[in-house]
Order: sequence, then C-alpha cells, then structure tokens
Amino acid sequence: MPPVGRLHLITDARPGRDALTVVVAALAAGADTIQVRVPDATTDREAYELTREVLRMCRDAGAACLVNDRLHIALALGADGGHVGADDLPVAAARRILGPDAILGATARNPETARRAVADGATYLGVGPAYRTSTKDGLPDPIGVGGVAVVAGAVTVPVIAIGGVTAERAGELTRAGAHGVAVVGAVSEADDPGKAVTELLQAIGESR
Ligand SMILES: Cc1ncc(COP(=O)(O)OP(=O)(O)O)c(N)n1
Ligand SMILES: Cc1ncsc1CCOP(=O)(O)O
Ligand SMILES: [Mg+2]
Repeated sequence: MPPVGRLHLITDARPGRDALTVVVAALAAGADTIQVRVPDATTDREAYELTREVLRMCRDAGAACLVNDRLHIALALGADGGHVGADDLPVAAARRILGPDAILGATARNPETARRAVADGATYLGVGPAYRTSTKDGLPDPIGVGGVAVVAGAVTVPVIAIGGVTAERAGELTRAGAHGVAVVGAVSEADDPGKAVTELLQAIGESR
C-alpha cells in the first residue's frame, strides 16, 4: 500500500469545470493524491473513463489515485483505493471489497465515528467540514481546527482535513494534528491551479 498522501486534490466535476486540466496542473505542481469524485448523476461509464485517464496521469506522476464512492471502478481499473462516507458502503464492507492492500479513506467528524472507522479497516480519515464550503450541499456545521484536532488526537491513522481548506488555512490544520488536507475549490477555482497547489504544499510544509 502506498503511503497516504498529504495533499489530496478531489476532482471538481461541476458543470463548467475542466477536471482533467486541473488534475494535470495539480500533478505537475506536486499534488500526491487525486481522488476522483463525480456527481451522482454521472454514469458509471463516464466515471470509469474519467478515472482511467486520471489513473494514467497519476501513474506517470507517481501519485496515488483514489475513487470516491464507486469502489467497483477503483477495482476494475486497479486504482490505489477509495473513499467512503456515511451514505456509502460501510467501512468494513468497503475493506472486504477493496482487499487488504488498498488505501481506504472514511469520513469522520467526531472521535467515536473515527475510532469505529479505523477498527473497521480505514487507512485514513477525511475529517470535516473544517470550514464552511459551498462546494458540497447539505453539510453539517464546520468543526473548525479544534474539531479536527480532537479527531486527530483520537486515532493513529492519518487525518486529512477537508472542507473550505485554502492555503491560508492549511497550516493551522496540520499544526493541529492533521496529516494533510483535501481540497476541491482552492485548486479548481484558482486562476492558476498549479500555483494554488504549490501554495498549499508550502502551507503544509511539503514544498519541493
Ligand atoms: C478526503 C475526503 N474526506 C471526506 C470526503 C467526503 O466523503 P462523503 O462523506 O462520502 O461525501 P461525498 O464526497 O461522497 O459526497 C471525501 N470525499 N474525501
Ligand atoms: C466532499 C466534501 N466533503 C466534505 S467538504 C467537501 C467538499 C470540499 O470542497 P472544498 O475544498 O471546495 O471546500
Ligand atoms: Mg461518499
């Protein structure tokens, strides 16, 4: 299993976003993980084809490729793993499907859920929303840096903070115990996605 990366770029497949162009720029700037996340309305075939392209780019760049929700696509393509949350397969079922060597991320926002996810086989935890974000609807209130710190202190697996993360905020999250951060908008909405990745890497102490 590859190590859990510290800067996860999650694809932004909202209308008008060019996910692949952003992935190319992010990988060139040093993002170490790409998570393919598509809207629910996207067909499996479309998601498969996007993931196949992203996986090829990740392999060339030495980055990990994870698939959100649709673990069958990760398996079919031999991606590095997947990410599940409360509305997806339970973590233990996801682990059985992906096998022992895959990276498996699980969403948690409190210590109890976090410990259960780890016991059930999560390799890392996506913890948030750390801050308010408009990228995803229906999220609960942000847990803030303090909430991320509480979860990070409760588990031994890497915690990846998510939700409203920017280069200005990333450093306080890693200083609070997060191993890394996951972002959508901070990179995909940037005028220069590569520069945004460079600034995020600097903020988490991973500049090259
Ligand atoms: C790194 C990371 N953390 C959290 C999530 C959110 O997953 P989930 O709660 O299943 O919500 P969706 O992304 O499926 O809408 C994530 N994808 N990645
Ligand atoms: C998928 C997801 N889960 C919690 S917040 C979020 C979206 C994060 O997007 P952004 O980095 O633009 O706030
Ligand atoms: Mg999900």
